[in-house]
Amino acid sequence: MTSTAELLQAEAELWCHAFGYLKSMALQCAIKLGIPNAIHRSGGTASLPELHAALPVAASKRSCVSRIMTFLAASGIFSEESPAAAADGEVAAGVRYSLTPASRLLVDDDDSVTSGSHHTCLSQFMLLCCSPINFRASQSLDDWLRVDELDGDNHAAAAAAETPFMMANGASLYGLTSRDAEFGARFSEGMGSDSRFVAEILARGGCAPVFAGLTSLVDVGGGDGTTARAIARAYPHVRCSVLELPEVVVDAVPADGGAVEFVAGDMMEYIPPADAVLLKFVLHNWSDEECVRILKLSKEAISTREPKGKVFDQRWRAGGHDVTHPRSTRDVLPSLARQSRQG
Ligand SMILES: C[S@@+](CC[C@H](N)C(=O)[O-])C[C@H]1O[C@@H](n2cnc3c(N)ncnc32)[C@H](O)[C@@H]1O
Repeated sequence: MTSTAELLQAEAELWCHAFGYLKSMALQCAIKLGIPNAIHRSGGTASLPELHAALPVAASKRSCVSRIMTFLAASGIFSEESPAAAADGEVAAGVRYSLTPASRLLVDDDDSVTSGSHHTCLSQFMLLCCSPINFRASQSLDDWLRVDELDGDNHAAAAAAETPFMMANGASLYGLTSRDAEFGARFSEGMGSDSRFVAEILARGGCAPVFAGLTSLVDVGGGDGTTARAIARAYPHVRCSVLELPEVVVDAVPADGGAVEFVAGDMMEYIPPADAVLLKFVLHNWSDEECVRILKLSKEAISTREPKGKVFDQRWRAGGHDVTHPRSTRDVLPSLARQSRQG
């Protein structure tokens, strides 16, 4: 018979899963209320009264702030210190909340630039990840699995529900970005902040071996060119171009006198030749067959440049690595970081 301890442990695990979404929601709440900025402005650590004074929280709900802060501290977003021992069930009078390495990435105050502690703020990207369109899509998973696309009578419904995202939101991700200007702007801003962050990491010396020997690179689905521009700046010997959908290229204004070339096209049809192909945040949007097609075209793009041609693929999918032997930038960066620390 299953022991009582095992049953209670199993129940606790279910609770953790059932309420797991609250971590995302608390993070979203912290960003929207501006808690990381408020703590930063208090010198990196803030008391509850300081937070009450700084945050746009109704006076009648101030007592709830400590609960959210305790939850966020338990999740590693902030740290919590209670110098004075608290009576049972009460929050210690002297409790202070500090930024952690994670929440420092959510600060977007300009003065962090002058203080030298500046990093790209990832708040917009995190808000995009936590947005209702993504939650709606994940809540459609079971319904989506029930719709049979081979069912002839149900063809229209199946087409409208090609992915859980389409079923929940009535359009594909890129359909939504072009149909809904406000969402399109939020999407660009969110992706741009992630690209600026990755650009900072790429510009660090430890990444130089990745770009050694390359003379050209095409960033496939490279958005507004933030990553390609950062690579061009940090590694001027690499000529960078961006392959993007025509509607994205129209809006991509070269802010740097054209250090990066934009190519309007469809990555499912053609990828321009280059020494290296960068696929950042691209393959996870597509089916296995489509990924194989993109990787085959990537291989063709670098084929004239062998043996130095490289495909950098930032993705989390399993399998598919047999086509071009791509290496994930997420794999490459930590190993480079290790190398640079060691020597
Ligand atoms: C998730 S975003 C990633 C953007 C950028 N690589 C980044 O990491 O910020 C995927 C990009 O692929 C582009 N895209 C989608 N379909 C495409 C296609 N068929 N050909 C070229 N680009 C495409 C989108 O416009 C979008 O900018």
